[in-house]
Amino acid sequence: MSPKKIAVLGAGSWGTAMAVMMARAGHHITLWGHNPSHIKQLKIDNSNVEFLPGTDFPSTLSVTDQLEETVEEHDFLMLAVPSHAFRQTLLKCKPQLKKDTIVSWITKGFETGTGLLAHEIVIETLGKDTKLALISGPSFALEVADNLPTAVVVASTDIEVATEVADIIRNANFLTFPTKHLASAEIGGAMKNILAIAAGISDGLGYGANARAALITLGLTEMVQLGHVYNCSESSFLGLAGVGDLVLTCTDNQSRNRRLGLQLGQGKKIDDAKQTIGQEVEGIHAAREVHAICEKWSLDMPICIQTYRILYEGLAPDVAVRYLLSRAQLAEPQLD
Ligand SMILES: NC(=O)C1=CN([C@@H]2O[C@H](COP(=O)(O)OP(=O)(O)OC[C@H]3O[C@@H](n4cnc5c(N)ncnc54)[C@H](O)[C@@H]3O)[C@@H](O)[C@H]2O)C=CC1
Ligand SMILES: O=C(CO)COP(=O)(O)O
Repeated sequence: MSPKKIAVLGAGSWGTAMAVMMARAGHHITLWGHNPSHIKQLKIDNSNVEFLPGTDFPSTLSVTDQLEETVEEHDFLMLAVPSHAFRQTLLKCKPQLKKDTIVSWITKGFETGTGLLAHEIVIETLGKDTKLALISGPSFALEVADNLPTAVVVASTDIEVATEVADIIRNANFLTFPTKHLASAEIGGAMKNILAIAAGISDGLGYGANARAALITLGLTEMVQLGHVYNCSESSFLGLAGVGDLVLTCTDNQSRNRRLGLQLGQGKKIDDAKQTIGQEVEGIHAAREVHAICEKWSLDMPICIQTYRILYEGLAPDVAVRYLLSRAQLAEPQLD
């Protein structure tokens, strides 16, 4: 694949790791961040010392805080901002956007307040003919920055766009699989954040590996259940962006969502736990949106709802777990 010019919009740990990975593969990457002092620091260090220690920026990577000219100069954008900044970033890009620009994103979450999926926001703000694609799957930023093997899906309702994006960003250590199951990949990436908080809570309370495996399995049935609202098939959750990312974040302490849950399970207050992590914890927002979707569609998703109640209603984690255990006596939830 010949080198491309790609703009990564969002200079947090994930946008920076993807930018470094693609620049190493020979692409010309511009990494935009909204915070001028952070961008200045990245330029001085030539790396992100705080969250990606030991990762130097290749010469094919430049950093900037100038959004307008970045969008103007690129026909391949990759949004890496948190979900709460997704729509406003698209709106800021819109005036400079060219007709055939690829709008891809690596954000995982529902829109705060509306519960919309990211592709719905792209279509609402930029129009239905936008060339759009999501990149998602089990992919911790630090491991990608460390050049460790990683496999993700590239999802678009237009499989030609998914294939084009997958071909551009694939390299020996970063495998990409095109798929047309866009909504499932978005739901999987957003839901696993809530379920990783739940798994962390269970581990923080001192419950063992058996309980964790049960939470992952029953959490998957909740993912599938939410998918029914969007007409997603059960099998579309059995890939990298669904069960793959769910297993990763529920089991490894690199996950910020899992780490938040661990601290809650150990009795820490939510604000203190958030402060210790110091980065985005998308599951906190996603829990609120999923709770609202469950109310709207009368869905019975006990793990997500109990997690919501711990996060927003002050429910004690052990009380939530006892409730889940009492429900589990009823019948094992099934995928169909
Ligand atoms: N870190 C990881 O391993 C992975 C993260 N993700 C997803 O990537 C997204 C970004 O997460 P991270 O980079 O990890 O978070 P982070 O906490 O490392 O960085 C977030 C960045 O967003 C910036 N930001 C905040 N508000 C903004 C705004 N209004 N406009 C532009 N930038 C803004 C912050 O300044 C910060 O640099 C999330 O949706 C996350 O779920 C997905 C896969 C892996
Ligand atoms: O999405 C991720 C890995 O695929 C990162 O998970 P956390 O946001 O929980 O750290």
